This record gives sequence, structure tokens and C-alpha cells, in this order.
Amino acid sequence: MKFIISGGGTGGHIFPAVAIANEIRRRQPDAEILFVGANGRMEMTRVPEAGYSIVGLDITGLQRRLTPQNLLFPVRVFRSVRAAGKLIEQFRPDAVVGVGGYASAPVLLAATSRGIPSLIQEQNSYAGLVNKLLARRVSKICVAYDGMEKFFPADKLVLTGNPIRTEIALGDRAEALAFFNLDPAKKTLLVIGGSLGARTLNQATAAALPRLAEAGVQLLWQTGKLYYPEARQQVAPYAAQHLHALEFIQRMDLAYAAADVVISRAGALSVSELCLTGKASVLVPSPNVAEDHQTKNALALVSKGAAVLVTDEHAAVRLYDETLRLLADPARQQTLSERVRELARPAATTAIVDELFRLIKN
Ligand SMILES: CC(=O)N[C@H]1[C@@H](OP(=O)(O)OP(=O)(O)OC[C@H]2O[C@@H](n3ccc(=O)[nH]c3=O)[C@H](O)[C@@H]2O)O[C@H](CO)[C@@H](O)[C@@H]1O
Repeated sequence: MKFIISGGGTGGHIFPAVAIANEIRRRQPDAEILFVGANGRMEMTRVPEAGYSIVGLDITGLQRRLTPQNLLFPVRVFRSVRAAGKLIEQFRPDAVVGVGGYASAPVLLAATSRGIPSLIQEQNSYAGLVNKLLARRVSKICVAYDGMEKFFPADKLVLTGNPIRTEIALGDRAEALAFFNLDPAKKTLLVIGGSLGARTLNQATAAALPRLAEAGVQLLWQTGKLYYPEARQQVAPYAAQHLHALEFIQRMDLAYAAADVVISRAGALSVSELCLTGKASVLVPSPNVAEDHQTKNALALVSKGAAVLVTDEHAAVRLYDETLRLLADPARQQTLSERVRELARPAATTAIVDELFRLIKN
């Protein structure tokens, strides 16, 4: 069997794609899987690291301002649809998956116009633009939230949850502590700003380093690429207290396994991973996303007493008060952990790949 998986841009699109590919490979070890991404974007490095081939298309979004680049936009779209068409004719996939992000548009367009079965995986409670535009053309749409009929034809919808890489929940704590050079006697705080890092979390964390050291809490702080050089200098004086900054964490399974408490943005995949790993968390939704969808992602947990919410606006003042209070309260960590675990959907990836295989069979 042959599959094309297309899309990317950020980890929230790339890692669900990897989870789907891993499940296809588990069932059909000789299946051929080709990823298609956008040149220059994160998928071009993260997908090969996960063990898959990827081809890049030259495609970017429309700029908000009127720029000469925008005038060329229709030309670029036309070229990328043609390039995707060529790829599909050469590779001849049995089915195509789109996970959102620029590259999935030309690939799904080219596949559906050739009658190839296609499936969209939408991670958020608010549908992405590419997915909305292509919904009528594809065969199935797997979603993670109720009420997605607002955006998609109801007869194509399947509520599966978000696909999470299976290893994410299998990290071993002792291995994790050794891997990240952490002290088994201390509590560990993990800070994740989403796949690109988050300025608000970085600034609040930098300011809180003395408080963490004083409380005897150790830190794994994922900063993203831009802030990393600054963060490295900021944590340098605290090396003996095990306060560590990291640009990007490849072994998220071990990062979760080491953590007692997690501070996180509320991207769809981060939230789904917190459910699966059963971590006590303080969520700070990004205010810079379409329709404030991260607040909705976070409220799905917070309304069930399964996570703590701090708004981006109040993070500078409140984030570390809340976090240090939670770190000092194991009973509350335990309650949050139990409640958040109840919201996990561990069968999401299998359900999506079931749908995909069914499409081919039909
Ligand atoms: C600013 C922005 O547009 N954010 C969107 C983006 O978030 P973003 O790309 O941040 O994605 P998520 O929070 O959904 O997922 C992050 C993924 O990256 C992985 N990871 C993260 C950090 C790291 O160091 N290593 C690592 O492997 C996580 O394990 C997870 O699998 O896509 C999500 C899913 O469509 C949306 O809900 C978010 O609103």
C-alpha cells in the first residue's frame, strides 16, 4: 500500500501526521509512506528525524499586507498544485491524508481531482482554513471535538480524537531523570511553549528562576529557537540547581515522564498529550491564534477540574504563584492527574487508520 501524508508548518500538524504514519507502518510494515511539506518549514527536518521521507513544495501563505509577494501568490498556488499533481502521478498513492497547513492544500486538491480517497485530520475545535476549503472534496474528516458540523459536512465527520505518538505516554521516569541530568530527589517542572516556543512563558520563566531555585524545584524549559540563546545565559548560574533550558525537545516522552507539573500553551496536541500522560498542568492559551481556539482547548480541561488556567495577560504576575502552589501540593497534583487522564482518547490513532484503510477497501 502507498500513502501520501501532507501538511505541517508547526508541531501541532506534524506530530499527528507522524503518529498516523507510525500506525500505518505498524499494521503494514512494507507500506510506502511519503510526506509532502512546505520548503523551509519545520516538517522538512522533523519528519526525516521521525524516519520518513519528505518532499517539499514551494508554497507560503498570503501576507496580510499588500506586498509584491502577494501578487505572485496565484502563480505559486498554480505551480504547487501542478507539482503535487506530478508527485501523485509518479507515486500513485492508494490514499492521501491532509493534516492541515499550507502543503496539504495542493496535495488534497490534486488527489481529489484524480479520484484518490482522501482523509483530513483536524486537530482543533476551530477548523483551519485549508481544511474548511477542502472539506467538500475529501472522503472523510476525522476530528477531535464535538460540534464540528459548523465547519464540515456532517456525513463525512468521524469523532476520533487527536492522534498521539504511542511512545509519548511510555517514558520511564528513572531514564528521563538521567537523560536530562535531573535530581531524583527534587520536583520537576516542565515548561513547553508549543512547537515554536512562547514569549510570555519564556519571560515569566526567566523572571521566576530565583524562586524556583529557592523552592528546590528543578526545571526543563523548552524555549523555542528565538529565545534560546538568551535563556541559556539566564539558566547558566543555576546549573547546580538543575534548571535547564532547551531549544526543542525531541524526547517528549522522557520530558513528560520526568515532570511532576507542566506549564504549557494549549495547542491541540499539547493538550491531548497532557491527557494521555496524565500530567498536572497550568495552561496559558496563546492569544494569537484564530478564534482564540487555544482558550477553548484549555477550557475543555479546566471546566472538568483537570487543569489550571492562567491567561496570557495575567501570566507575568500569576503564572508562577499558581505553579509553585501546585508544586507544593501533591494531593492537588494527584487530583488533576486523575481527572485529566479521564479525558484522554488513547484509541484516536487506531480509529483514524481504521477509517483510512476502510476508504481504500471501499
Ligand atoms: C501558535 C500556533 O499556531 N499554535 C497552533 C499549533 O501549535 P503547536 O505547533 O505549538 O502544536 P501543539 O501544541 O498542538 O503540539 C505541539 C507538538 O510538538 C511537540 N513538541 C513540542 C515542543 C518540543 O520541544 N518538542 C516537541 O516534540 C509536542 O509533543 C506536540 O506533539 O498547532 C496546534 C494544532 O493545530 C494548534 O492548536 C495551535 O494553536
